[in-house]
Amino acid sequence: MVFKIALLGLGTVGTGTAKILLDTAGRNPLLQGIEIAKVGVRSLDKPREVQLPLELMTTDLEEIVTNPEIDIVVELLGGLEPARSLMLKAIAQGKHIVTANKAVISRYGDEIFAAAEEAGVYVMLEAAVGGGIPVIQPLKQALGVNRIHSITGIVNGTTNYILTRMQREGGEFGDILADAQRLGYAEADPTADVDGLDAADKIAILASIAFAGRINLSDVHCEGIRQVSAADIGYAEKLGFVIKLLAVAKRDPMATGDNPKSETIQLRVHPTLVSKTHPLASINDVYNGIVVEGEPIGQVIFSGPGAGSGPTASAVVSDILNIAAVLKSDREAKQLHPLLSCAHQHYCTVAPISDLVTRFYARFLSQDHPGVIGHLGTTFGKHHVSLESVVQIGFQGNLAEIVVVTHDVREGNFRQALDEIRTLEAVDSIPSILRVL
Ligand SMILES: NC(=O)C1=CN([C@@H]2O[C@H](COP(=O)(O)OP(=O)(O)OC[C@H]3O[C@@H](n4cnc5c(N)ncnc54)[C@H](OP(=O)(O)O)[C@@H]3O)[C@@H](O)[C@H]2O)C=CC1
Ligand SMILES: N[C@@H](CC=O)C(=O)O
Ligand code: NA
Repeated sequence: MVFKIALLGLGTVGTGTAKILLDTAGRNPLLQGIEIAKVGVRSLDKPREVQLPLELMTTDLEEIVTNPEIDIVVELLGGLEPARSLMLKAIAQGKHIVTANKAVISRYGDEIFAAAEEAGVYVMLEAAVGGGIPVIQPLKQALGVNRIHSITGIVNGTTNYILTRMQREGGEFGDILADAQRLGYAEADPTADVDGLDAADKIAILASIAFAGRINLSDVHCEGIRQVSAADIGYAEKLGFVIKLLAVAKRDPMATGDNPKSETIQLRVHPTLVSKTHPLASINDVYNGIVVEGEPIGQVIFSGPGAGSGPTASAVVSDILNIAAVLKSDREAKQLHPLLSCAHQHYCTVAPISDLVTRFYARFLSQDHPGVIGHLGTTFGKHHVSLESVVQIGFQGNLAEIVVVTHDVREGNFRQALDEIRTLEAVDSIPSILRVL
C-alpha cells in the first residue's frame, strides 16, 4: 500500500523532510510505502538543496489540498495564513495533516481539531514543540496515565542559542541572532523567538495535552529575552545561576478538587535564573530540555535538538509514519485512534501572574547614600517580601549597583514593593527583574 503525501513548503524543515523520505535505507521499512506526490512552494525558480522531479513542484497550494490523490498534507509553510485555511480545506477533503506550525495550532487548535474530529482525520504535530525531541506523543501515550503536575522547559532553540553564546563569549545579541537565522533555527520573523511568543505557543500546546483542556493563548504570561543584559548574566553566574528562557505549565498548588475541569493552572514564559545544579542549566545552544513531573512517574527529562532542518524533519516524518502505520493496519476504521487524536472540549482556567509564588532577582541603581539598603529592606518587609540576599556589587558611573534575591514571595506583593521603591529619592532605576527557579 502506498501513501501519497504532499509537502506544503520546501524550506528548512520541508527540505529535511524530503531528504529523509528520499533516502529510506536503514530506516523503518514502512517509509518505503510513502511517496512525495506534490510539493507546494512560493517560488519555482529558487535553487533547492534537494532534487525533486520538476512536475511535483507547484505554487498552486489550493490544488494540492483538494487533489483526491493526496492522503496526507504536510504543512511546513509557517505563519498563520494561508497555513490555517489550507489545513482546514485539506481536512474538509478528508486528508490527514502533519504540521510543525505551533503558531497556528496554539491559536486555532480548537477549530482545526474540531474539524478533524468531524472529518475523521488525524492532525499530528510532534515537530511543533521541541523540534526533534519526542514530547507530544510521549505525553499522550507513554506518560498518558500520569497526573501531570508540571512541565518546565527550554522550548525555544533560538533564544537558548543566543543566551548560551552571550554567557560563553559575551557576544553581541544582534550578531548571535543573525547566526541563529543563518542556521535555520529562527522563525521567519525572529521577534516570535526573541519576545517569547514561540515559547508561549509551545507551552500552550504542551499544557493542553498535559491538562486535557484547551488553552487561550492570551492567558500565557509572556516575557522575552530582550531585557537580559550581559551584566545580569555575569551577576547570575557569580550567584551560582545561569539565565534561561523557561516555559512553565503547572497545576496551581493552591487549587484542589478531583474534577480536572475545576483546576487552575499557571502558564508562563520568562527569562529565569536557574541554579547551575538544575538539569536545565546544562541544556545549551539550540538544544531544548523539558522536565515533566507527574504522579506516579516522578520526574522525566526530555532533551535534544529543538530546531534545525534534520532534527525537526525527524519529528515530521515520525508523524507521517504513525499515520501510515495506523491506516495500514485498519484503513476502514470508523473511529480515530484515541491516543493520536485530540478531542478535549473545555478551556483550562489560568491563574493571574500576580498570584504566582516564586523567588525574584532584581538589580537596582541607586545613589551611594548611607541607609539605601536599609530603605530597600524596610519597603520589601512592609509588603511581606522576605529577602535571601542583598549585595552591593559595584558602581555604574556614580550610581551604586545593588542586587537583591528574595525568598518565595507572591508576585503581586513583590510588584507593589517595587512600585514603592521606585518612588524613593535615592533609587535611580531598576534595570532588571527576573524570576528564580
Ligand atoms: N526551522 C526550524 O528549526 C523549525 C521550524 N518549525 C516550524 O516549521 C514551519 C516551517 O519552518 P521553516 O522550514 O523554518 O520555514 P522556511 O521559511 O524555511 O520555509 C517555508 C517554506 O514554505 C514556503 N511558503 C511559505 N509561504 C508560502 C506561501 N504563501 N505560498 C507558497 N509557499 C509558501 C516557502 O516557499 P519558497 O521556498 O518558495 O520561499 C518555503 O519553502 C514553521 O511553522 C516553523 O515554525 C518547527 C520547528 C523547528
Ligand atoms: N524558532 C524555533 C524553531 C523551532 O520550533 C526555535 O528557535 O525553537
Ligand atoms: Na517534538
